[in-house]
Amino acid sequence: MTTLVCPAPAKLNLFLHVVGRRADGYHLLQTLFRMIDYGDTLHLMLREDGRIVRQQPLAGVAEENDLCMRAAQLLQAEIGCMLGVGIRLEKRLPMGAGLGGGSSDAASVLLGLNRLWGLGLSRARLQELALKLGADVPVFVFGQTAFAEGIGEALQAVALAPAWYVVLTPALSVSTAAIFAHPDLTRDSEIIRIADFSEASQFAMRNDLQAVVCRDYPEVARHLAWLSQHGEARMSGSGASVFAAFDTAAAAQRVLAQLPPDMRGFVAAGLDMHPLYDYAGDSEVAQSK
Ligand SMILES: C[C@@](CO)(OP(=O)(O)O)[C@H](O)COP(=O)(O)OP(=O)(O)OC[C@H]1O[C@@H](n2ccc(N)nc2=O)[C@H](O)[C@@H]1O
Ligand SMILES: Nc1ncnc2c1ncn2[C@@H]1O[C@H](COP(=O)(O)OP(=O)(O)O)[C@@H](O)[C@H]1O
Repeated sequence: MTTLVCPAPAKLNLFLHVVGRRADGYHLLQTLFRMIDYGDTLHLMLREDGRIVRQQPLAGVAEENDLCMRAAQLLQAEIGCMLGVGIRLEKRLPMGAGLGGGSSDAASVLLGLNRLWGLGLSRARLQELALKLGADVPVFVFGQTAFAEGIGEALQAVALAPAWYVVLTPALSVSTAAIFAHPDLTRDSEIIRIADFSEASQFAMRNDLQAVVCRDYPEVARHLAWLSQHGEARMSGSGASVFAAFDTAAAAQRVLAQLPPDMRGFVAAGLDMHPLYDYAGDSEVAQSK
């Protein structure tokens, strides 16, 4: 049996500014995405019968809402592919944590099936399909550290120095939709240029969703306060996770070692490239030239 083992890395939003709102209610963002070497793992088993099968339930997520299933079904319908897949998900990322777990799972299914089903779809085409699954899905197909605009789909690659992150994951789930709908949310941050942060210095990094999440979820504020004693701590996405960056793995591990027993977290390195980057068609074209 042909099986592909596909990592699905988490992401951090190193900053996140809300700069406007579209007519359909979606918010216009400016955010810096960085993947980290910590995440879920998918096992994709080729099926000749055309069926898409979930190998195990996912707590609290009905099959029709499971982003892995939706990604496989979308791809199969778009391509008219006669092959199927059995999907087993090793879930390591907490859900509703602002780490993009579901989005990354969906992107890894698109990338993995592009390879397993021999589709040869380009990265651009896969990113279009990804956006139908969620605002956060395209960046994982893009596969590099990215400055994102629009609702998260207009992506520009950015080179960052190596960094290790202490990520704390409060034991609660934050609804992204509820935070974006919050009446007190700041929605008119000044629009910045990529040079403002790539040239560094004065640019103040912040997450515009952080204040309302901290107000509604004191546990997030408590985790931020603890991590702020050790570094510049910020929330990722719509929370609940918070993180701080360090120059070495050892420095990050020293902080994690001091974590109070009622908090949980991990250390992860920033990734420059998605582990499945080569599964999108354009990189194969590039290599064959
Ligand atoms: C906030 C971010 C930052 O990276 O991450 P998470 O906290 O989810 O990880 C993302 O923008 C989340 O992306 P994603 O989780 O894919 O969102 P979607 O499923 O597309 O949308 C969920 C809901 O959030 C709202 N939403 C989402 C994205 C956006 N730019 N504006 C919005 O207003 C919409 O109400 C939408 O119905
Ligand atoms: N494979 C999946 N993994 C995680 N969440 C999923 C998945 N499929 C659907 N979901 C739904 O998406 C929601 C958001 O999940 P997730 O991506 O983990 O959080 P966030 O958007 O905060 O980063 C979950 O609460 C869950 O209902």
